[in-house]
Amino acid sequence: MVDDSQKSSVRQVHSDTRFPQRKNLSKDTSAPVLEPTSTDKLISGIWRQIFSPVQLSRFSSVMEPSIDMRTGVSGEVFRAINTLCLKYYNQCQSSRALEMIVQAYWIECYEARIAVLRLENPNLSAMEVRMMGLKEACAVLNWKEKDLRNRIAIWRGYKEIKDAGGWASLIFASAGVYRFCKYRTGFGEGLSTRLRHIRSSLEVAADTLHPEWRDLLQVIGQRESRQYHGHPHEWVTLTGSPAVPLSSSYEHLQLPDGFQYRFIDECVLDTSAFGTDDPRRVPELDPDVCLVCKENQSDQIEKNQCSCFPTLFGSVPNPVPVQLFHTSSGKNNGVIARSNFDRGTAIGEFTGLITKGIEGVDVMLGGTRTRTYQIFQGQMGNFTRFINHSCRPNSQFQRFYWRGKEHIIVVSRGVTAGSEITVDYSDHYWKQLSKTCLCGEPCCRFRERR
Ligand SMILES: C[S@@+](CC[C@H](N)C(=O)[O-])C[C@H]1O[C@@H](n2cnc3c(N)ncnc32)[C@H](O)[C@@H]1O
Repeated sequence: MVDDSQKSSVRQVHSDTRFPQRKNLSKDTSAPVLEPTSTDKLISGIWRQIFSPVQLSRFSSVMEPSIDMRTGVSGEVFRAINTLCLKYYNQCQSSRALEMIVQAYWIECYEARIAVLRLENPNLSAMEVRMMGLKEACAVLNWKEKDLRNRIAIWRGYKEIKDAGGWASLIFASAGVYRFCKYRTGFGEGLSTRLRHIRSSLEVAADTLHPEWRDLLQVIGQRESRQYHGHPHEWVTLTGSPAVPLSSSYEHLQLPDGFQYRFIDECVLDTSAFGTDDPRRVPELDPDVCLVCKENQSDQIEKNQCSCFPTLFGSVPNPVPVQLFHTSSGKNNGVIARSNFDRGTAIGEFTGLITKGIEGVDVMLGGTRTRTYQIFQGQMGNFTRFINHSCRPNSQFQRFYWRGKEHIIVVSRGVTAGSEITVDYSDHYWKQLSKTCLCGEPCCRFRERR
């Protein structure tokens, strides 16, 4: 509960007791939402796969050094890429990525081979040269020319996706990418612009969550080194340009030691303030029973029956599909959702140092009237530290009791992929802040400040 008797200099953020109601599908009478386009589905599939625990198996053998198209594609080199293509055609899911890499690269080799054949056969028409190239390929692939031409149309799609969104966009595209490229309904300027915009953000997520993904490119002899190291949120993503280190986005503050931040998944208890007695523990609560659903709570996944917030409590944790991004509205950094969060679902826990007695800086106030504590995110915490305020927020802070302990979590009120995650910091917080609100909402309460 929030204790208003706290010193007024504390910029405290409040949490709510009411959970946003989850949507009751049968009773939902709200206006119909636009159906996602095939491009939306392709992009959401890429993000879903990147934030999933998918294991990209290490690739042990590398491409024959003889398949190098940089010096022009001779008949021998072209035969080699065709053999490789055959090897990876229709493999199992873990090799799907390899198959698509080889096929997108095949298109590049094919175009380069056509260029060579054109030079060698100046008397042949463009069409005849293409037929010659197709014949060469079919001799190795043992396919009919018509079948190869149909497949080329799909492989061209893979190459277009790769050219705009980078290899990560193709490698993490889910099974739907085949149909997407086969029917080509989503291709056009819109697709490449959208992929170009998220290219570096995809690479931040892929490099930090699947550090070995670039090894797959060895199948076509490319050795790419990882660009983004460390924690996924140590990078601030930008639309259409490379992400920048988090610390560099606070250089304007001219902090003596620069911006230092430790990412933690769980709160850390300040033992100098509380000893080993965690103030979040509520002795009156039964640690085995959920206050909300009355079901059994257990840290042993097979025994747990509480599914109030399964992404946070009582299940295997997965990376949260959010990234830090540079806002264009002057708020510096913010948090962007990379997937939809349905109303009533948890986005993350507000983690930081559990302490007391901090003044003059942002803190989250927790506890009961008789025993309060603060969660301080000044030196450590998680992405919730970067969530901005909006007077019309799409999320809110909530208290939730897990195993007899209070946790402050961020719960969605309905967040769509690609939008900024926002909460209402409360009137009390803004009273202490001599800034103007930049949320841009017509209902903004703190636009004009005295
Ligand atoms: C918890 S931080 C949020 C992350 C912050 N934008 C950053 O880059 O580190 C809170 C601070 O962000 C800024 N902020 C958040 N929401 C804002 C808003 N709607 N308008 C103006 N500034 C905002 C204020 O400076 C506020 O004190």
